[in-house]
Parts: sequence; structure tokens; C-alpha cells
Amino acid sequence: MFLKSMELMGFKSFADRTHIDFSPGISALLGPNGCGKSNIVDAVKWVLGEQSTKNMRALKMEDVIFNGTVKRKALNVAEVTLTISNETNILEIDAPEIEIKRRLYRNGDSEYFINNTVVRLKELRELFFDTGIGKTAYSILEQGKIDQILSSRPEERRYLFEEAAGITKYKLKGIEAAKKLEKTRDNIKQVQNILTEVSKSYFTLKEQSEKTTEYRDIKNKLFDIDVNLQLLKIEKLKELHQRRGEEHKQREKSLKSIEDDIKLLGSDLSESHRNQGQIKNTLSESQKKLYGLGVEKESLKNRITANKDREKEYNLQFKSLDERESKYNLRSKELKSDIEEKNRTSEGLKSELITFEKNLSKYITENSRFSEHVQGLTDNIENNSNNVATYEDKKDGIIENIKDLATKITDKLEESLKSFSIEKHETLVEMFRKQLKLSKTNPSILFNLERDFDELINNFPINLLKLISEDKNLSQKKSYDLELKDITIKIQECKSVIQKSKDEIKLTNSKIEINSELISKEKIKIAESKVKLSGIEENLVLINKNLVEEETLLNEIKRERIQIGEKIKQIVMDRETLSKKLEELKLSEEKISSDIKKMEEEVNKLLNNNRDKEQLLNKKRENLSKISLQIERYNFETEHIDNKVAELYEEFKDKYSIELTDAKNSTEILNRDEDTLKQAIADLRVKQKMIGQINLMAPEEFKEVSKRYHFLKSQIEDLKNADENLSKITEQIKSESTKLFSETFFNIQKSFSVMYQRLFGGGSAELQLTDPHNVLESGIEIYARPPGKSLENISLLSGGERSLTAVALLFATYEIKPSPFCILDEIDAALDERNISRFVNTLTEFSKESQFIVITHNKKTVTGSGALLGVTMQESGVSKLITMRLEHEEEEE
Ligand SMILES: Nc1ncnc2c1ncn2[C@@H]1O[C@H](COP(=O)(O)OP(=O)(O)OP(=O)(O)O)[C@@H](O)[C@H]1O
Repeated sequence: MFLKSMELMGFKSFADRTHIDFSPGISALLGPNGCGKSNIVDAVKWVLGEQSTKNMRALKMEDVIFNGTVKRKALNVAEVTLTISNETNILEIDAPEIEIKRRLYRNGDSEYFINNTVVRLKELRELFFDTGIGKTAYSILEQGKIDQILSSRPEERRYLFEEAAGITKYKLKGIEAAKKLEKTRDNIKQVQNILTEVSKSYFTLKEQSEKTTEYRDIKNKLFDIDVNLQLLKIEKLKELHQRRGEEHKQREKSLKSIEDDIKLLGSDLSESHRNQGQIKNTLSESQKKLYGLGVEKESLKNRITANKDREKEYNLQFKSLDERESKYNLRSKELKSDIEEKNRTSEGLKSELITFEKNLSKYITENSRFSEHVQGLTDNIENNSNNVATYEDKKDGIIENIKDLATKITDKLEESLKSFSIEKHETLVEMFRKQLKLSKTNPSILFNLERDFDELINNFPINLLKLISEDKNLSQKKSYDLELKDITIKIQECKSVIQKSKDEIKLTNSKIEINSELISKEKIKIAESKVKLSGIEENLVLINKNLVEEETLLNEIKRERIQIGEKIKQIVMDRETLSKKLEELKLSEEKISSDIKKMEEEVNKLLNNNRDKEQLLNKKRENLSKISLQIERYNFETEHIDNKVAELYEEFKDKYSIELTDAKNSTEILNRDEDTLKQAIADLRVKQKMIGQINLMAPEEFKEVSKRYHFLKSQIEDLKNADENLSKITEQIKSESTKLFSETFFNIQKSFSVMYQRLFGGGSAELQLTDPHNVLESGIEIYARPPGKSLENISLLSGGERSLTAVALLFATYEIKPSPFCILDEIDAALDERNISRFVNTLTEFSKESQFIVITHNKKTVTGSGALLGVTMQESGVSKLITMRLEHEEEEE
């Protein structure tokens, strides 16, 4: 027994978890149309890895998930678990029982499990290779597939034989090997292409690298020689430096002795110069003195002459002063008499001024009194004016009151008059009424009215009069009338007082005016007298000042006259002293002149002596500057040598980026001759030129390319080996497969002929390879001749014949390579009673080897089964399983 059980959950119509226990031998799966039998077959295919939606009778794979009924909701996951017995180790897993599970979610996620371990689909498929089970095997035969076997192209039937021959695995391996081989060859091509490209660079760079290496060799040699050459140059320069140093020492000695000589000569000369200078100084002092004496002599002479001139001049001044003294004495007398006269005039003016001032003060006092009077009158006017205004206000108030009362009285009278229509008083009353009306706007009319009123009253009846006389307003009005009269009189009185005061003010103002004119006149008089007085006083001051000045001048003249007299005496004395001094000067002049002569002779002698010494000194100095120049040259030259040496070091470093001293340590010392070295450099340069253009990076690039070149070469080698191995494997697979396929085909071929005759009860059939020389590619042709019929094309067979031929092929295959289980879905549908019996008999025979699950509606097939699996749809759209066992004996009974 192979299939032990299956569990479906959410798969197609199996909404609930449904467990199916399979029995060994033949099991019949029964149930009405559409109850879900084929869904069980689908579940087996699906769990074994079916990927075709068409084979699952679905549009998309999610359609296998229970999609709900009127009563139930759709589910989101479908799961099928198949438990397989592996006691005979048909499957290559070391376990007596294997559980395969597939799960699919509505979002498309899908999972495969072998013994609850998640696996890939590929692993699951490989498990069933060459067992007759699986997607392309012959373990499941549905009605539709029968047609497929018979009507498909010969090549398409191969799978049945390949599975039976057990070469599916080989075939896949072969395909894999072929793919690998193709890939390897592709790789070889690609690597070859790369190698071709790399080879080009390899050989180019190889050549370049050799050239560059030679170039570098020359360069290294040139470097070594250059190091030697530069060291030689530096050595020579250093030798020259040393030589010049020795010469320099000699020169410095001579320089020292010349410098000493110059020093000695210099000090001697400067001593003699100092002497000469001293004499010259004394000489020049004497000359200056002599010159000074000359100047002094001349000045004394001039002073004596001037002395005489001044004496003359003073004598003249003395005389003039005498004259001026007598003149000033006369003028002083005149001024004194003028002063006396002016004093007299001044006294007269002063007494006049006192009189004018007295008059003025009198007029001013009077005017101030008048002004006070005017002020009193003005105040009186103001008080009376205020009273008038007060009385006027009061008067207006009384008039207003009278107006009110008049209105009230007239209204009352009018009222009273209405009740009287006395004809004889009609005119009077009418007039009275008019008056009354007017009196409302003008109360003064009311006094007129009084007269008329009295007349009227006299003629009126007594009761009316009484009425009027009793009226309070009338008496009130009379009291107001009296008050009004009184106030009017007071106003008149005040106004007459105001007028009187105004007249008095006018009069007083005219008096003030007259006085003011007098005041002005007095003031003018006073001013005029004051002006005169001040003029005289100023004149007096001036004359007094003149008198003082004249007297001062007179005194001055007297003093000057005495002074000039004394000066004349002094001048005479001075002249005597000057003449004496002039004689002394003449004597000193003679002495200094003889001294100067002596000193001049001495100086000339020293000058000659110094000239000789200076000539010698100049010669020494010339020598010194010559040697100094040589020393300077030496310094310049040695500095130049040092610079040259430094330059050589520097240039070397710039050229080679290494210190010459460092290079010296690692360089062999060559020939010591500079010319030989230079010649060697020239020769190498020629060689270097001959090399031509070089790629400096070539050796490094060549190293890289070479690495790649050898790597690619070894890769091609590896790939070629792999190609060889794969070719061998492919060949091996081919020959193995050919052998297996040929054997299996031959056996099935034999078995098919026998099985056909057995199932058809005669006739004949055979299988033939369409290309026997190419067994692995060849198609398989089926030839069948049912009993009593000529050999016909299988497409012309009836439905039943076609089913039976397919069954014969299936059983023939089972005879050679039985599948562990087999599901047959209504393949007996088209068979008649006789053929069914033969089919069931054969099936029973094979059921010893394989497990059969047969979906059928045929009673005979059912009765040939050892177990029954019933599928129902008690709940609409939801499949359910019922299991029952049948004993053959019972069934036969
Ligand atoms: N995803 C699904 N969800 C629910 N029901 C489904 C689903 N897919 C198919 N079915 C139902 O399964 C039934 C078909 O079942 P199946 O083909 O197995 O019947 P059967 O028993 O083989 O019938 P017959 O004897 O006529 O061949 C249909 O009623 C279909 O509606």
C-alpha cells in the first residue's frame, strides 16, 4: 500500500477538514455528478506539485481555494496533505512514512512541505522522479488523458516510456549537463575574446616593457655616472676653494703690514697737521687782531670826527632853546588872562540856571495837583455811571413787572367789559379796548389809560367798579409806578453829576496844557544855559591843559639847555681820550705785523714736509685698496664656489629627487676622469635616443596584464577541461538512457501486444519507434487492429476502442514498471459490459502490485473494488466523504 491517507481543507468543494483513509488494492470513489470526486483527483495532482491551472480545471491557481456557497463564506487558504507509506523505500528518503503538504493563500503565497519541513517545488518533484508518480507520469489517468495519449504527436508520448524506463532523472541531468556545456562553451568564447584583447596588450606591453627596462638600465647607469661626475665637480670646486684660501692668507698678512704703515704715517701726518693747524690758528688770530686794530683805528678816527660834528650841533641846539624859552614865557601869560575872563562868564550863567530851575519846579507841582483833581472827577463819573447802569437794570425789571400787571389788568378789564353792553358807553368802551390792546405792547400807554379809565369808572355801574377796585394787581401796579418814577429821577440826578464832572475835567486839562508849555520853555532855557556853561568849562579845561603843557615844555627846554651844556663839555673830554687811544693802537699794530710774518714762514715749511708724507701715504693706500679688492674678489669667488657646490647638490636633488650624499652611499665609485665620465654619458645618451619613445609605466602595466593574461589562459584551460568532462557525462547519459529506454520500450512493446489481445479478446496492436536510430529523440507510433478489423489509424477507432487501447498501453507499462498507485478517473465510462469485465479482471490482477483508486459510475467496476469511498454534498456546495468496506464474497453473493 502506497497512499495511506489524504487530508483536504479549504480545497475546492472540500470546505471542511476532510480525512480520507486509502485502502490497498482497488478503491472505488463513488458519488453523484458534481459532488466533488474529481476534486479529490485534483487534490492528489496539486499536492504532488501540479502547476498548470488548466490541469487543475481553474483559470487561476487561487480558484482551488473554497470560494463559498450561499450559506458559507469563502476561505482564504487551501491545504492538502498526502501521507505516503515508504516501507519499501521507493522514495529516496530514509523514513517509513512521508507526509507531503501544499498550502496556498488567496494572496498567492504558496508553501510546500515534506515531513513538515518547508521545501522548494523542485525538491518535491525530484522526490518522485522515475517512480511513475508525478506531474508527467502515468499514475493518474483521467478520461481526457486517454484521448491525449492516442491523439497527441508520437514524440509527445515519449514521457510514458521515459518514466517507465526511469530516465526522467537522466534526461534532466542530461539537459542540465547540456546547458552547462553550452554555458561553458559560451564562457570559453567570451574568455577567448577577452584573451584575444588582453593578448594584444600583453605582447605590446611586453615589447614596451623590455624597451623601458633597457631605458631604465641606461638611466640607472647615467645616474651612477652623473653621481660620479657631480661628486668630481664638487671635489674640484672644493680644491679650488682651498687653494684660494691659502692665497688669501698671504694677502691678509701683506694687508696687515700696509695697514700698520698707513696707521703710523697717518698719525705722524695728523700730528704735523695738528701743529700746522695750531700755527695757522695763531696766525689767523693775529691777522684777525691786526684787522680788528685797523677797524678800531678807523672807528676812533670816525668817532673823533663825529665828536667834533656833535659839538657843533649841540652849540646850535643851545641857541635855539634860548629862543624857545622866551617865546613860551610870553604864551603862558596870555593863557592865564583868558582863564580869568572865562571864569567870570561861567558864574553869570550859573545864577541864571538856578532861576530857570525854580520856575520849572513850580509848574510841575501845579500840574500834578491838576492831574489828581482830574482823577477824582473821573472816579466820580465812573461811580455815577455804575449807578445809572444799576438804576437802568432796576427800571427795566419794574417795567417788565408793570407789563405783566398791565396785561393781567387789561385781560381782566376786557373780560369784565364783555359782560357790559351799555350803549351809551359803547364808543368809550371800544376806545378803551383799543387802548388796552396797545398797552400790552407799550405799558406807558397804561398811564393814559388811567385817565380814560377814571372817566369810565365814573360812568360804570357800582358792582363793576367794586370788582376793579378790589383787584390786587391794580394796587401793585400803582406801587410799581411810584418806584419807577423815583428811579427815573435818580438816573437824571446821576447823569447831571456826570456832566458837571466832565466840564470840570475839560477846564483843568486846559490849565495843565498851559503849564506844560511853560515847563517846556523853561527846560529849553535850562538846556541852553547848561550847554553854554559846559562849553565855557570845557574851554577852561582846554586852556588850563595848554597852560600846563606850555609850562612843562618850558621846564623841559630849560632842563635840555642845561643838559646840552654838559654834553658839550663831555664831548671835548671824550675827544681827548680818543686821540690818546689812537696812538696806542698804532704801536700794537706794528708788533702784530712782525709776528704774522714769522708764523707764515713756519707754516710754509710744514706744508712742504706734509706733502711728501701724504704722497707716501697715498701710495700705501693704493696698495691697500688693491689687496682689499683682491680679498673682495676672493670672498666673491669662494662664495661663488660654495654656491656652485650647493647648486650642484640642489640640481641633483631636483633632477633625481634624492640627496647626492645619499646617492653617493649606494653608488659605485667609477673612473676619476671627468672627460671619460662625460664621454660615457654622451654614449649612453645616444643609446637612450635610439630606444626612442617609451612607455614609462610599461613594466608595471605589463606585470598587471601578464597576470590577467596567464589567469585567462588557465581559465580557458579549466573551461576546456570542464567542456570535456561535460561532453563525456552527456555521452554517458545518452548511452545509458538509450540503453534503458530501448530495453523498456522493447518490453512494453511486447507487453502491449499481449495486453491488447487480452483486453480486446483478439485483434492485434503494436508500438513502433518513428526513428529507431535516434532512440532518445524518436517518437512512438501506436498501431491497433481490433478483432476482425483491418489495421486502422487509431484516430478512426471508436470511443470504447480508444479507451481500451489506452488502458492496454497503461497496463502494458504497469507490467514493466508498475507505479505504486494509480488513479483512474472514469476511464471505464465508454466500455461495454464485456470489455468492463476484462478491464476489471486485469485491474484486479494489477492491484496486487499497485494501489488503484477508481472513480466510476459503473456497477461492475464498483463490485470489483475492495473498498468504497463515497462522496456526497449533503450541504449544497460542500463535499463530504463516507467510507465503507466491501467483501468480495458478499458482493458476489
Ligand atoms: N473552489 C471551489 N469552491 C467550491 N466549490 C468548487 C470549487 N471548485 C469546484 N467546485 C465545485 O466542485 C464541483 C465539481 O466537482 P467534481 O468535478 O469533483 O464533481 P464529480 O463528482 O467529479 O462530478 P462528475 O461525476 O459529474 O464528474 C462543482 O460543483 C464545483 O462547483
